[in-house]
Amino acid sequence: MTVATKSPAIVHGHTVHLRQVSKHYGRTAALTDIDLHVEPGQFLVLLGPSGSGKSTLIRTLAGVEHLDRGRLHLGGTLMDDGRRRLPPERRDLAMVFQDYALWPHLTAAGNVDYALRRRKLTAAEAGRRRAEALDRVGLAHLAGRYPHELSGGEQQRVALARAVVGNPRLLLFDEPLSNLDADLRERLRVEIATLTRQSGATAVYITHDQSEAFALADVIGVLDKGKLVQLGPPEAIYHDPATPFVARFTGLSGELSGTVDSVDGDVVRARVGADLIRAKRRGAVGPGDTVRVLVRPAAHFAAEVDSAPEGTVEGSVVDVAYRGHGYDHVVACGGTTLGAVFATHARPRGSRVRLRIDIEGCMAFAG
Ligand SMILES: Nc1ncnc2c1ncn2[C@@H]1O[C@H](COP(=O)(O)OP(=O)(O)OP(=O)(O)O)[C@@H](O)[C@H]1O
Repeated sequence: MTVATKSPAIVHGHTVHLRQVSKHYGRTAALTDIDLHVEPGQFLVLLGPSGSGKSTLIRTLAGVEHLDRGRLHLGGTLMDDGRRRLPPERRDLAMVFQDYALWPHLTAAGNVDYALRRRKLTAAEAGRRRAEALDRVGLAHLAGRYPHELSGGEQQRVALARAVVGNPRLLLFDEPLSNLDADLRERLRVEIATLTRQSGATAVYITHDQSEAFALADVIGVLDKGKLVQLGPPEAIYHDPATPFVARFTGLSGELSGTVDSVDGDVVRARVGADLIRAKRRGAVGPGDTVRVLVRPAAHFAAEVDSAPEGTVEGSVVDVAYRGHGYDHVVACGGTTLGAVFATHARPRGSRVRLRIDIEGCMAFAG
């Protein structure tokens, strides 16, 4: 799979190319037949649930895991074909870890210097680069502190400075924000995006958090049980998920069971209880077939309650949550519930309502 998207101004990143890559641990297939192509300077986010193979894939790129089968090229150079492989230090990459992985006996400055040890720089040049890297992550004033004297967010900034100081062609991120609280996570996410794009490196970032993936990525690769099930820009993953798994993993309000009334090109009219809604057709379905209608958070309250216009379903409010800018409702309808029904005014629990479901956020899969 390959996707073309926007690139940063100065690109010096590796092309990342995997062809039919597989990896087993004993009898567990961690990766199966992965085909993947990332252009220089692109930011790829690998998204998938626990155990889907994200870490194995990123560790394979880093060179700390080896392929069983297939070929991995970085920057056009063969790194691993299951027999021959280049060690991590010859791949021109740097990695940022969930647990920061700083040397405890080195200061922030010492940790950053460590990444330059093989670069044969003069002391003055190394010092200049270190100061610039620490400055870029806003830590110039804490250069002399040891990791245990820094907060989690500050430690991750040191790790970030250490990763970019050598100007590598590939930056690998292994869930770097998951140990931080929500507010800091958001700030550091923006810093990672900015720093990475300024550096011109190609980036591969793993997460199981879909909102983080959508916020960061030029391209998202969705992994399910060791297989790459979809690769594309965030907008395509959201609006045109290849499978129900991708749709479920990237944010649904809920799922309705229906029966196909009619099909017109890519539009399905499905009967849900006594109501008729319209959904985008996904796969081969025809009149009379049972469908699962997967609904993005695209439902809102209709003015009508007593009439039943097409595109609406009847329901009753089971929960209301205040979100600051308005209210998220959970609504029982069609024998199930739809969550994240947003309105600026709260509807009381138990009230009878009618939801209008936007076809853009509504996908009918067979089954
Ligand atoms: N060293 C290992 N030995 C045996 N099995 C392993 C090893 N590492 C990973 N696995 C298995 O390979 C599969 C993929 O694991 P991997 O760690 O790549 O998934 P992941 O998507 O990164 O999960 P998580 O989000 O929990 O880190 C899982 O079934 C896992 O149990």
